Amino acid sequence: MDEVRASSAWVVARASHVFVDSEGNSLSLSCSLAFWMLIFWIEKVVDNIKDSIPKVEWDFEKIHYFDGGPLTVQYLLVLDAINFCFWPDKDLSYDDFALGLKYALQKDKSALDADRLQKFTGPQLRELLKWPRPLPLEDERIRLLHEVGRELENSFGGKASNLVESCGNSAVKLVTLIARHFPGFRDHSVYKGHQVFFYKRAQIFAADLWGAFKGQGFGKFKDIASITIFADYIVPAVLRHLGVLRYGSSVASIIDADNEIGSGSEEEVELRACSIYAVEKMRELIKIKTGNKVLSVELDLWLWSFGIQCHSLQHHRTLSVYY
Ligand SMILES: Nc1nc2c(c(CN[C@H]3C=C[C@H](O)[C@@H]3O)cn2[C@@H]2O[C@H](COP(=O)(O)O)[C@@H](O)[C@H]2O)c(=O)[nH]1
Repeated sequence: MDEVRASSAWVVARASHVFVDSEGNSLSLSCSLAFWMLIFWIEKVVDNIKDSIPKVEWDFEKIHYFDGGPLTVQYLLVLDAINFCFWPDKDLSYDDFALGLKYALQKDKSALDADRLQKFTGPQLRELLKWPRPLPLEDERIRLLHEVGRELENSFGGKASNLVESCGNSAVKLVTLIARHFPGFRDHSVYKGHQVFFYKRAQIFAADLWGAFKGQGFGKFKDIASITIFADYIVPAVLRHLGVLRYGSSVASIIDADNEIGSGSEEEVELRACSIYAVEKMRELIKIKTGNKVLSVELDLWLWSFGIQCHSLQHHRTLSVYY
């Protein structure tokens, strides 16, 4: 995850569309007014709730499958393999996928077996999710399900739990292994000739395990603090709302008009990289000012849960298989 942090900081230092500080002074290590105001606000919250930021429960929505065993691991890997780009259908959200896969498993424990994953078709996935029309990027979702099924079968005896067990309780190793085995999880971009890493779905899988299993068993990671936030389309909008991120006029007008931002464009990479950088800074400042060690995973869930409940927030729209 060092690569995610370092390459995000590299982008922030060269950004011209999205800024982490209120003056748009690119990478200013002395934090801006907006940033300190945010920290002040966080500190106020922290004071109010006995030295910790609001803890948002994993699965606060009560939508995920959980049985305490290996099938939950399979469920989360499959869910995170297709955890991207819901916005093109205004009625569709992440919840539909989490619930649809959960009901499928409750009905048939073998619904997400590796051999079944490899045979999925678009109409079957729709049927499983009880979704009445084609899904956004449906062909890509099917291709990625096939890829997960095939590689699980070839390298992990068909079981996502074997993959997790081979990581020696290291989230970093898990993300590395996932990126190595499943090309669909290799979430990166090239920005001004420089490779930038995000690994959003691979990291969220580690975080989901940690959250679902409450840091025990399949969710026990000695290095969960290494994970960054998951650069999606909700968290940047929340950071903008809080005043942590400021958008230049061209990005602001594209987003405010609900127009698309191209995948891999400078604007898109800056939105994601600045979000990661900003939250890492928040973590550092919380630690310096309060002594509290907050995980990016915790900050992410807090920001994300705020974002999905705040329907007026406008987020950026990029057709992507990564988030
Ligand atoms: N940063 C971040 N992004 C997240 C999640 C999650 C779900 N995490 C689950 C784990 C525990 C919780 O209880 C959650 O249920 C989804 N997303 C992203 O949001 C977008 C979907 O938005 P909408 O179209 O409104 O459904 C899409 O890019 C999706 O990839 C998260 O946690 N963090």
